[in-house]
Amino acid sequence: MSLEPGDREALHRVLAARRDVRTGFTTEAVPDDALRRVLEAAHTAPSVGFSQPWDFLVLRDPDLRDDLAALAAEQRAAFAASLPAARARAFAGLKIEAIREAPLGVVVTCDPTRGGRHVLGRATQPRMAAHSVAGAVQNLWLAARAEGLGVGWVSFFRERELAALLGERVGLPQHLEIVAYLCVGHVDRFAAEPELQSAGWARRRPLEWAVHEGTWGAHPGGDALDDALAACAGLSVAEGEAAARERLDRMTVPPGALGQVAEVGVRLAGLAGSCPPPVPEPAVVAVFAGDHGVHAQGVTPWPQEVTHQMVANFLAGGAAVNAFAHQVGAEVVVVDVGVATTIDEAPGLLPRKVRRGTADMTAGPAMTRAEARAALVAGVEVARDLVAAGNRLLVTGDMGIANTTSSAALVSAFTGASPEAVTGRGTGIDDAMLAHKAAVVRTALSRHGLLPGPGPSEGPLRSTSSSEGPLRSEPGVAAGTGEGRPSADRSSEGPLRSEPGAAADDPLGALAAVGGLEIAGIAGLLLGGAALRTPVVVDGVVAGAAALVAAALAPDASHAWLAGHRSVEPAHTLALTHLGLEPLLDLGLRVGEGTGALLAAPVVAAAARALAEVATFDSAGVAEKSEESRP
Ligand SMILES: O=C(O)c1ccc[n+]([C@@H]2O[C@H](COP(=O)([O-])O)[C@@H](O)[C@H]2O)c1
Ligand SMILES: Cc1cc2nc[nH]c2cc1C
Repeated sequence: MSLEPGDREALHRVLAARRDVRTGFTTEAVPDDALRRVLEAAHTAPSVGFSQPWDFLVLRDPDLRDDLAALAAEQRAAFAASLPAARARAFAGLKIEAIREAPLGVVVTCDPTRGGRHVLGRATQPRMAAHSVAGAVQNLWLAARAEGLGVGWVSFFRERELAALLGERVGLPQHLEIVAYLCVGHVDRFAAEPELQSAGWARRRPLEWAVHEGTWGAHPGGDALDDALAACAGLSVAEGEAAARERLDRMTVPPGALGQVAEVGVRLAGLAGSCPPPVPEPAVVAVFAGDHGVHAQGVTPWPQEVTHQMVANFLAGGAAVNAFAHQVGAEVVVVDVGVATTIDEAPGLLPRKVRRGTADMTAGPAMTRAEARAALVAGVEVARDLVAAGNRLLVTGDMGIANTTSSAALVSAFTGASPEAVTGRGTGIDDAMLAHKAAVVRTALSRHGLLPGPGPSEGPLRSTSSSEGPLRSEPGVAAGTGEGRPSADRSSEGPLRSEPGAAADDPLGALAAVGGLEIAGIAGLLLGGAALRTPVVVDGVVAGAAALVAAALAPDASHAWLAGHRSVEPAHTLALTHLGLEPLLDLGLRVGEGTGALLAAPVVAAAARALAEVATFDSAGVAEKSEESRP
């Protein structure tokens, strides 16, 4: 069969016009010949070993469809109950099935036993049978679109519950798997874009994110970090900020009375590129977790296993971060970038382990440059995925026993503050351990040529301008293999440099030398959020250290960041000052996990809402301050 000129364009038109339809079904009957063509299209799908494991059960009986809709409603309610507040509000407005409205239901089943033992390909990959049926569903969907018929695939069923009901009512054999329940019928219109996109529930990911050229993570135009850094360079916020300031001047509040909330609004409008900015909901806190080799130096009273145990607590919903997220209506995800032990899969866990904990930074670099980069990439990718999933506010969180030591070292290296000034009590340590911890920070910084001093050293500067450039990815070095060039190589190139902020010209080197995997992940999240013009609320000292790294890599990215709170760790204040970020809250917190930043999320949302909802003097008919009294 030869194809005609124009077939390619026609095919692509149908592909682009296909929609998952949940609304707008009409009562018009589906003609038999059209239904036959649609099912024929499904039946021509490719299948494993040519086993054609599908069957199509066409359901028209309204009573049966009523009962099916009731089953789906139960699942809808269960899902709604599982959602954080902002998501639940959005979900309440979504139509998720049209079982009653569409004139036809088509149940597409898979017979995993069809053809006996020797079905080619299925013997090794049993799931191929169901995958083949999914291909048939797609054919059906496209052919239906070409007929002007809408199709909605309903998955709000527990499969065995649906199978039992259909077994009882219409004799569905119980050895079959149910791959799809499809609502089929004429519709009054096909939406221009996916309904979930117009509803703001989720966004389409760019193709470039999904295509890997030769090596995993190598996308056309670079990896996720290259892409984020390019997007952050010259991030322009002037237009939106100016619009917000202009609006603030006219809002019915005394001039300046909104204080820092106004500044948050300006920042949100700057990022959005217009005023009012969208209300930054839903929010998600990404808790990056990693272990620290410097734990061996006795810098914290807690055993390292607490990192793993607290991750389990986050996933079970029992930690402070969960309570605060619940209160503010945010989702919690945990990103394992570097926990020393294996974490069992669980809903909400993003397994992105780069290595099992860092090495002791007093003995050598905490990790290789390649590993630090891999953790940054993981953070950027987490930001991308969370934004594509519909989140409009990212919140940083961290978990890692001993990570206040690593954070202190980074803050010293980036700000030039002394080890003694940056070292704090972390989870709560006595004076003796505090003095020891500062000495450990000093030793580590000194070892890596990052110790700030009174001024530039007399000797030749440490070479940082190697030909590979500070951020070049290292082809052939797979993430997590630990084969990258240790940053410590560089400190042996010449006398240690001891000027303030010695890390600034090689942020990746400093991150690798004295940082942490979760700190790198958070830095990636900060860059990824900025690249997508999505605000990120920065938590405590660990996030502050990550922000210093990220700002050194891409200074303009900081337009996207809001400091949620001021932690009691002294390094946090030093980091915020260096970054020019003003904390929204100051509650004496030193938990980490994202707790302080979460508490600030409602302030951030309120700032956007104020710009949208507070009337202007002219619109509300409120008299402005008299001219004479103006300064
Ligand atoms: O966020 C902060 O400012 C903060 C301040 C003190 C402690 N923490 C948390 O405590 C852990 C590290 O403390 P430490 O004493 O073991 O270095 C780690 O899991 C952090 O999330 C966090
Ligand atoms: C020790 C400890 C450290 C933490 N870091 C963040 N949350 C934490 C909770 C506990 C209990």
